[in-house]
Amino acid sequence: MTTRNITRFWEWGRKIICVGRNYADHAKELKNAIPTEPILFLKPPSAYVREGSSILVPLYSSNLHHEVELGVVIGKGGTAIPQSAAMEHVAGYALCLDMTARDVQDVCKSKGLPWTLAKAFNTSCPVSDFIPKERIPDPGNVKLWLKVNDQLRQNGCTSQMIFSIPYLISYISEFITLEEGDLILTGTPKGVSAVQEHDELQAGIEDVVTMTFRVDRQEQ
Ligand SMILES: CC(=O)CC(=O)C(=O)O
Ligand SMILES: [Mg+2]
Repeated sequence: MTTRNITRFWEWGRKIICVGRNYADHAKELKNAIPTEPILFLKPPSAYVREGSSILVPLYSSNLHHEVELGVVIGKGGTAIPQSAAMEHVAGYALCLDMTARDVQDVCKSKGLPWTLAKAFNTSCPVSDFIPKERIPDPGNVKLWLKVNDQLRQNGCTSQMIFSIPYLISYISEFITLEEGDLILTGTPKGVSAVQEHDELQAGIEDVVTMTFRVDRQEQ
């Protein structure tokens, strides 16, 4: 596959690897410790949702949160990629939401169970159009924002990330081989909050992309 047809990466059925607590201000707002190494979890490709379709609140959750994040789209696979070569493996970026059933996550955390049902349900990964690498020359200094019904809730910058994109690519690829079309969600800044059925979420990367999603409840 070439980078010419990577633009619809969400159709490839590749892995979505998510980084948790990569912003100290978000770790603090949820009263979590600041990590000393990346915290990883996965979403399946069935989590993808594109503009024009709704984010669905799972039937088992009454506290669905938004988390706006910069996504990194892998263009060249690899294992144990050194940090110095990491950016050569990037095809581009996407604006992403890591939708999280916070009530379910809290229960999982208290019982020491995996976060799968909190993080990996259908429509838990809304994504923007593919953003070619050239449009974001410095991914370590990108402003992200999110509004719910026109009210600003999240406003952060990737310069606040604890672990940089090259570090994350190198770290992840030590354990999980990266493949062309994989997506890495790099964590969320502070300001996460609950969304309700009929809410409208707007998010953006300053000067690069915006996207809009409506929230609906999953049908019984
Ligand atoms: C506490 C979390 O849900 C971690 C996470 O996903 C993040 O972006 O931080
Ligand atoms: Mg997240």
